[in-house]
Amino acid sequence: MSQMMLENESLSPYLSFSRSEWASLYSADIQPLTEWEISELQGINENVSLDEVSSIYLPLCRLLNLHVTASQQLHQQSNAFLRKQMKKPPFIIGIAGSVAVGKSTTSRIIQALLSRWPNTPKVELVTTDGFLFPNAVLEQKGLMGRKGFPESYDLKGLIHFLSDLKSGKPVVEAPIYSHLEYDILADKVQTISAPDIVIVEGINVLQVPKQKRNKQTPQIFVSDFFDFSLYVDADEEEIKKWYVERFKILRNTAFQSPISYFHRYADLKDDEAIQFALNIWNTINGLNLRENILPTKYRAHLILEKGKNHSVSGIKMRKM
Ligand SMILES: Nc1ncnc2c1ncn2[C@@H]1O[C@H](COP(=O)(O)OP(=O)(O)O)[C@@H](O)[C@H]1O
Ligand SMILES: CC(C)(COP(=O)(O)O)[C@@H](O)C(=O)NCCC(=O)O
Repeated sequence: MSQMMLENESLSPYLSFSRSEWASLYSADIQPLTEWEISELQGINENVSLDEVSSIYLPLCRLLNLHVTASQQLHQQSNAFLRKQMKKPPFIIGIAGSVAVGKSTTSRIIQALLSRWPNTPKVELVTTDGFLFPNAVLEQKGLMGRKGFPESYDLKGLIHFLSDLKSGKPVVEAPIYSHLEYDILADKVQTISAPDIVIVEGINVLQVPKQKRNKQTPQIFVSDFFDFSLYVDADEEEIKKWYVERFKILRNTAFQSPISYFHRYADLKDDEAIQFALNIWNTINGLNLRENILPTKYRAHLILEKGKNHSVSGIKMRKM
């Protein structure tokens, strides 16, 4: 490593790892995947290679496990000092990034891997889609074309939910969003009881609301509840391709269902589907990425930098 690189790194708040440097952290103290785990991970997404899991996600989860273990030990020591028997609230991990960058796939891999450590068997996953306002409310507010933008979320509801979790409330409920119906499910909720870890995934998890003029009220941000946060990053041109690809897959699968909001687009020809998806990207998701999501990248503790085919090319970690 040159002197110049060393100096640059010492000035940056982040440590940078190339893919191979990160993969070399995978060592004997991380148990190898069992056959059962391999089949479970392939069930999450058949396109995720096992090399990607061992080189990137296993070392990442080992690092997360070190943080969880340290926070559990600190909790025990604080209890002893305060002469209290408080139950440890869950360790909360926030995962941010653009629509279609792979947040939900990343979260599900991390969920599966983290639950293999004996001190964190119960790992729950919540997506902030559940806190979008229902379509009826969005229509009333004229926000149907702004789904995913900050104003389309019930931020108070999300903060309330996180606050309940961190207060150690034993059972907490979150609303559920259906991508198929493109709406909040009116009669279903996700129930979470006594988790060790909760992963909160969504495009908005590192956002801070714009300060209202002349208002000095103290504000609580979603990220205040996170013990660790990740940002999944890639070039917009790549993400746009992944969005269009996913749209084409959904046209052949989910959109075929009569209950799908997009059922009317199930018979689009390839070039029509591409144009349609590109139009949604350009008018909604791409705009939202540039205006509201990308600016939150450097609030994360760790940035996963993806190159082609979702392969992680580098990692940045905030010095702690
Ligand atoms: N690590 C990965 N390897 C291969 N394909 C992936 C990976 N992560 C995501 N994908 C694919 O990229 C698309 C977007 O991923 P998804 O997790 O749904 O994104 P998000 O939750 O950010 O919208 C999906 O088609 C998914 O199958
Ligand atoms: C519900 C979402 C805002 C959230 O995205 P996600 O967290 O699933 O990446 C997004 O999937 C969405 O619906 N965007 C609006 C435009 C569109 O139909 O893609």
